[in-house]
Amino acid sequence: MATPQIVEVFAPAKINLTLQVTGQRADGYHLLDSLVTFADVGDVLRIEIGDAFEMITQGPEAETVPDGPENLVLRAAALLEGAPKAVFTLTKNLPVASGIGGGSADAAAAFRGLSAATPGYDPKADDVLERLLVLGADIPMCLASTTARIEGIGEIISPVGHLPTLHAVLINPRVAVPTPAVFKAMKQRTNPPMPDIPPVFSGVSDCIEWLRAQRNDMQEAATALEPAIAAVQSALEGHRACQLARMSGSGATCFGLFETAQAAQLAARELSRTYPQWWIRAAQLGSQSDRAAPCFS
Ligand SMILES: C[C@](O)(CO)[C@H](O)COP(=O)(O)OP(=O)(O)OC[C@H]1O[C@@H](n2ccc(N)nc2=O)[C@H](O)[C@@H]1O
Ligand SMILES: Nc1ncnc2c1ncn2[C@@H]1O[C@H](COP(=O)(O)OP(=O)(O)OP(=O)(O)O)[C@@H](O)[C@H]1O
Repeated sequence: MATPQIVEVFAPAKINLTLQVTGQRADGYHLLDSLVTFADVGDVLRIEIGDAFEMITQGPEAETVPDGPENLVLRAAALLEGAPKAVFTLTKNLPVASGIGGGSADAAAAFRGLSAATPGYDPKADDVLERLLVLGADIPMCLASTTARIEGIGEIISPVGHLPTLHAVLINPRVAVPTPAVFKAMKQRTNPPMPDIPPVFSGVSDCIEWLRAQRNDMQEAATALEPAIAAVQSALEGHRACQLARMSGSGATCFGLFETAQAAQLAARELSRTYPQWWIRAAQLGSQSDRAAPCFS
């Protein structure tokens, strides 16, 4: 089969439905216990096989993303031995440094796309996860792009196949929050782990009730650093149809959960009118592995 010349890959936003920080390793990295899912909103990476690596950024959030060798797309590509050179065109839709793993999603998309375009490459026969984890703790989970319980520093991934599709509004107050600063500001680094995930949820409300009893252990520290997070949380909680609001990752993006897709879409429209300065999107949360599969043309 001829090598595909153009590959398009969707890079979905990662949402930490829970994020419990259970300890710290000797090297400073924190141990996590997190239920992670993915949104149907994300970046899009187009890979055109060529003679040299090149990076082009475009789209509504392109202004704040690096377009040189420090872009995680190029950094991930450099780790894939034997991969063809390519021109990457990244349509950046996700706010940068916002707790929804945009950079990690882009790196994972680059890796998925290039691996698919590299004849004979077998990711399973490679120690790829270890190398990608060094680039970003969220990259291994973004490679899977499916709902999962995450442990270790992000490398232990146990798929959770039975969560109902959740209907969300994502809000970022347009302030970048650097992950290391939030970890550093945390007062309590050893917290209880997540309990076992129930084997069955009877529906969206049942799942939301279980999530209500879980935590994001980074939210307090992130809010102390960036008070706009409290404003986002209040705006979501103040909406009549919002069932639960929490921060994702190290912030500042928060998600509100709604009973139906229609309720989430209506809330996103209403909140966008009240807060036109914020990034607000309605989203479906669940496995995005099908949509995130490389698409050849
Ligand atoms: C908070 C989460 O978003 C939860 O999904 C992730 O753990 C963060 O993942 P990420 O943005 O890919 O983070 P990285 O770029 O690997 O790490 C940035 C910095 O955050 C800190 N860090 C990150 C992950 C982790 N488990 N413990 C940490 O202490 C480290 O100081 C690291 O140098
Ligand atoms: N393709 C990319 N998209 C976004 N950020 C990138 C990219 N490449 C490099 N970066 C850098 O990575 C850093 C983290 O950005 P990112 O958007 O992944 O943060 P985040 O959403 O908070 O991640 P996480 O939820 O994994 O903590 C930023 O400082 C940014 O400059």
